[in-house]
Amino acid sequence: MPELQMAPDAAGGEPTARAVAVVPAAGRGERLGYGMPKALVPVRGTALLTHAVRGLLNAGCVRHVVVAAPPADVEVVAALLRDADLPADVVPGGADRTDSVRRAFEHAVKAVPDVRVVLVHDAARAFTPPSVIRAVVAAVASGAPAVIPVLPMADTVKQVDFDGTVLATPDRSALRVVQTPQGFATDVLTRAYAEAGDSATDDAGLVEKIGVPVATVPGHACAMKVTTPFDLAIAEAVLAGQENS
Ligand SMILES: Nc1ccn([C@@H]2O[C@H](COP(=O)(O)OP(=O)(O)OP(=O)(O)O)[C@@H](O)[C@H]2O)c(=O)n1
Ligand SMILES: C[C@](O)(CO)[C@H](O)COP(=O)(O)O
Repeated sequence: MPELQMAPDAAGGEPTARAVAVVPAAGRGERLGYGMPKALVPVRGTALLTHAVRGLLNAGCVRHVVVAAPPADVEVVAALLRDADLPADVVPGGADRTDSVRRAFEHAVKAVPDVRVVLVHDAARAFTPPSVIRAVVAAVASGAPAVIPVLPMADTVKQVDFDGTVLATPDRSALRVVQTPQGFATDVLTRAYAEAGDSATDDAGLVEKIGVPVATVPGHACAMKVTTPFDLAIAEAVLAGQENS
């Protein structure tokens, strides 16, 4: 299937290019403290990862999904997705998020050699609205080398030193909170992972290091990352609201 083949937009709007999605899901979820890998933690009875992969495939602009799973749980994760009728390749993740993305991305370019748009999407951001996923894919398909969804800062932010003493108050109007999916032209992400030579807390960080501009699109509150027990409670409530509406 040639990349950038057009698919009808699920909302009935403009056709959307179809991307390959890499889903880092190999984290331990230590801050959540649920006693199992975070990707397997249920939200209203369904694993976080299942919600995330379903959301990607239902967005209408993703043609293939590769999941990086906790190495000890590759079979469990593959069975979970199979049982949910969600087609995805599952590979063992790495020691940190960057390593997990690298492994899944390497698999993706072998599995879909003509891929031109790659999304990297945290399993932990399982409730990202389809409109955000489509906006990122559309921006990359239109020629942006790298695109990330962002939100403005709601709080004042301080820079502090090692003992917590305030050093400065950055101008928050120039700051953004960063979400996923992050979208990339395949050649750009390939070069970033080959040349940036480091870990980063997000994939756009590696692209910045090789000097490629990163564009932004509006993110969404529902694309929150489930990190703590409080976030899990919020996710349960948001999903309950969606199911009852
Ligand atoms: N070695 C790792 C670490 C993280 N991730 C993934 O990267 C995303 C963002 O990470 P985060 O939410 O911080 O998850 P954890 O690393 O599991 O969290 P914690 O630091 O609390 O253990 C998650 O979908 C997580 O599964 C990954 O694939 N491989
Ligand atoms: C990629 C990310 O979700 C963007 O906000 C985030 O950086 C991942 O967070 P982590 O806690 O560093 O894994």
